[in-house]
Amino acid sequence: MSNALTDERQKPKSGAERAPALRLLGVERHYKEGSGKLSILTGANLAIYPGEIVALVAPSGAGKSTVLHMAGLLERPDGGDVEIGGRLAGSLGDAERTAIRRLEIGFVYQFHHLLPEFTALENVMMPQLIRGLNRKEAARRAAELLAYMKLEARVTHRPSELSGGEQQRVAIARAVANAPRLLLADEPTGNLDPETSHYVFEALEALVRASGLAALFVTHNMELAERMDRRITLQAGKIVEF
Ligand SMILES: Nc1ncnc2c1ncn2[C@@H]1O[C@H](COP(=O)(O)OP(=O)(O)OP(=O)(O)O)[C@@H](O)[C@H]1O
Repeated sequence: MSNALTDERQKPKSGAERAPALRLLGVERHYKEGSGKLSILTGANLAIYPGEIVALVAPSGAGKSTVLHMAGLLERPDGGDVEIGGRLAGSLGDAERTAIRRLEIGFVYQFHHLLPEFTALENVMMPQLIRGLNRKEAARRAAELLAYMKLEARVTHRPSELSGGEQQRVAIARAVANAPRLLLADEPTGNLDPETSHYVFEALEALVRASGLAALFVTHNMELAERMDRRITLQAGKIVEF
């Protein structure tokens, strides 16, 4: 297994040591709607363990992105709390939340959001440089991750010179560049044809298994969801397994 994947912090643990990477604890989220309120999450509970991929499948508007925003500490819940790696985020200040988001959580979206002026290698180096790693070390780790994604022949390509599936694999490599404990993916294969989407998922799955990451993966693709460890959905603002 590649060194790029063996960060002490994310090694899978067993037995009593195995603590959830992410917990949602009675999370509530309400939006204003006219003079009333629209309740999207009404006490959502969830635990995802290291090395586990969980599919979130629910109809449009059910609150999937809201769950990811809460889990990713992008917004604060109106009730309940979010725990990342054993720390409750509710009592933390914005700076501490930003640090957790940057170092412990990776995000992948439907559109890759790669920086167009930079090569695949530089895109994967970027989060590491922002973290303060030196260029040489960042380049070494970026090259390892891209090789893991079977993109060793594409490291000097810019995003416009890559296929959709290749762009998403670079985006995944970038999302895990800082060895996060949690990967949040919002329809990362939603834009790809079925074959490419399976190929991208395979790369992601291998990465999760090898690194002990925990992944929450929003998808509309039931066939893909069937390949994940667990499937969850939203019913009346609560998370249920199916
Ligand atoms: N900032 C906001 N203000 C008001 N309403 C919002 C806000 N953000 C989301 N909503 C509403 O909350 C509901 C859930 O939104 P969310 O984006 O989480 O759904 P989703 O399940 O991800 O949908 P989709 O599959 O269409 O992306 C929607 O009805 C949406 O209109």
